[in-house]
Amino acid sequence: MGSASNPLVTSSVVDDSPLPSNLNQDDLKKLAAYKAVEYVKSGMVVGLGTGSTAKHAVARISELLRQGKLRDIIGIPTSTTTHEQAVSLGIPLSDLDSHPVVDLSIDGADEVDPALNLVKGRGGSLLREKMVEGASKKFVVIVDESKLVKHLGGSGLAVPVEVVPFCCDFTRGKLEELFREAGCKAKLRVKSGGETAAVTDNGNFVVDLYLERDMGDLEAASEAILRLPGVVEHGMFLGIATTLIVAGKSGVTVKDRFG
Ligand SMILES: O=C[C@H](O)[C@H](O)[C@H](O)COP(=O)(O)O
Repeated sequence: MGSASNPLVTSSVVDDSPLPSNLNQDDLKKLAAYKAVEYVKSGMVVGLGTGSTAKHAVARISELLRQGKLRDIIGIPTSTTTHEQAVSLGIPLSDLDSHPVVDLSIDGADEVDPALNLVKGRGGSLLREKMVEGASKKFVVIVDESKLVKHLGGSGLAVPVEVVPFCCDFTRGKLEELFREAGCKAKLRVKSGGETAAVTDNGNFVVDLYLERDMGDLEAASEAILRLPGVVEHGMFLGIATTLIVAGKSGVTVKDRFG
């Protein structure tokens, strides 16, 4: 069955029996994560995502390893936080230098559009995530239904851009200028409760782009951002996700992207 919104995406309802109404958002995240871990097979190199959804997948992989239902998994963490979680759970780890091809990655997202383009990085881990997930043969995105948007930036929350600390206000201004027609406000991310800049795992800062309107051609927007000196990477993941698992009150849905 083809998706009404995008011919490259097929949709299949895995389990459309209504879920208990008392499930909260974290329960839905866990459902999506557990479904994704069914794709993990013994012997795989697995990209381990970051965030409140991905952490359920990491925990589930460790549980299956302990039970002997999975063997010989090598995890590639996408952040220091996930590295610490995986170490604490005893998952063997490596990196892209030693394992440049990843069989499967599982990660959450902040926004997902109908073509399975994503916004990621509201937790600050976009660069390592894009490196690991871009090197993956299969990238399964796991979300609860609140993350689905008609167009990227459409949730009204930020599209993050990782920038070098040097003259970050200059880069912030250039980013705002780039998307002026989309009503962009670019803000340097600060630590919660503080006034100092939030620092990524790579020692960089993050500029959050808040857009009032659709930014238009995503590939063109991506290229324009990456052309700015001072920008390291942005949180739009275009054409990288191969599979989307969405958990909602009405069930769990899997979508695959072809092409
Ligand atoms: O930097 C953070 C990552 O991109 C997360 O995967 C993303 O923010 C989604 O996180 P959560 O599952 O906590 O909503």
